[in-house]
This record gives sequence, structure tokens and C-alpha cells, in this order.
Amino acid sequence: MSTFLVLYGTGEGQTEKVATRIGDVLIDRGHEATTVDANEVSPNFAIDDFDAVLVGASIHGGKHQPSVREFVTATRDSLATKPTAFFQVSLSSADEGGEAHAAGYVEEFIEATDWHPDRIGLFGGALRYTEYGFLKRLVMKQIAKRKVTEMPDADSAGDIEFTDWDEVEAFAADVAAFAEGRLGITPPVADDRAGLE
Ligand SMILES: Cc1cc2nc3c(=O)[nH]c(=O)nc-3n(C[C@H](O)[C@H](O)[C@H](O)COP(=O)(O)O)c2cc1C
Repeated sequence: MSTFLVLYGTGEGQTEKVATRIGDVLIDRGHEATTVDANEVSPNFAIDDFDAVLVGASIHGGKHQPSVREFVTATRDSLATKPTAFFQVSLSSADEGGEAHAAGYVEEFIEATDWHPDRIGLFGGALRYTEYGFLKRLVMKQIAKRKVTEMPDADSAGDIEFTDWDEVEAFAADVAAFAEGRLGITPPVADDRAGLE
């Protein structure tokens, strides 16, 4: 068993939802996963308590959450000694033709923080109209109309989710396998299965 930190920044909760799903995959695999909002990190938070770290952020107005950027900059030296991954949630990743934008945000983040994660995941986000004020709702509806080619159905509240959960789970499993390899451990669940055979 290894200990994973999943630290995230979120505006309307979609990145938190993605971080939680990643944590669930790691736990199902037999690891320990701690999911933390970057805004709620205490000053004595010890990143060295964790064997591996995943950091996630969403994009608002072309930028990631400053709290995530600050965390990564402050812990960069420690991150460099562990298996790490970065995941990003944005509307660009939901849009056919938006890949270059999504990749550009990551590139800018890596350049600014000088952190080089081992794995990167890019996920489509959500339009949480129920969380927006009047003006933001209007602007986001217009942006979505212009930018998004294929619009999934809205839920009963009117929100629209683009996140591909199979992709999120595959990413989490890939990061776990990579970390297990680097840490030189056998996946705990696979161990149990071997014992049963
Ligand atoms: C005010 C606002 C600005 C946004 N700006 C961008 C943007 O510049 N590029 C982009 O790809 N997505 C943008 N998005 C889409 C968000 O990244 C998407 O809604 C995501 O699900 C937000 O995740 P969160 O709830 O974890 O913050 C924006 C969303 C909002 C509400």
C-alpha cells in the first residue's frame, strides 16, 4: 500500500468531483488516498507524508487557481523526488479543436512553476449554470454556444457535464501503475487476488 495525495483547486466543484473519483480509484486499488482542497492546506501540511502526489486545477479566464500554483511552487523540490501527476479540467478539453488551448494552459503552468509531472491528464469540465450569477450565466451560455461543437444533455437542474469518467478512471489507474513501478511495490489489490488464486 502507498499513500497518495490528491490536491486540487476548484471554482464550481467539477475538479473536486474529478479529484474524488481519482481518489476512489486509488482506494479501490488498495492504496490510501487523501483528497485536499488547495485553499484549505494548513501551513504545517507535510507533503513528505505522501509517497506520490497528484495535483489538479481548473481553468477560469485562461488561468489555474492561484492556490494550486502557489502550492506547487512552494513544494516543487519535494515533488521532484516523488511520482507525480497533473490533471486539468477545462471547457477547452470538451471542445473539438480546443486541444491546443488546453495543452497551452498546461505548458504555461509548467513553465511558471518549473514542475515537471510524470503524467498529465486533460479532462472536459462542466457548465454549472446553477452556480453562476446572472451575468456569468449569460456569458458562459454565449461562450458555450460559440465554442462547444457537441453539447451533452443538461441534467434536471440545467447543468451540463462534459467530463468523460472512463478517461478519468483510466488516468488514475495509469498514474497508480506508474507510481507502483517507481516505488517498487506490487499493487495491494493484485496481491490479494494472487493470494486467492
Ligand atoms: C468564469 C469562467 C471562466 C472560464 N474560463 C475558461 C477558459 O478560459 N478556458 C477554458 O477552457 N475553460 C474555461 N472555463 C470552463 C471551466 O474550466 C469549466 O467550467 C470547469 O468545469 C470548471 O471546473 P471547476 O468547477 O472545478 O472550477 C471557465 C468557466 C467559468 C465559469
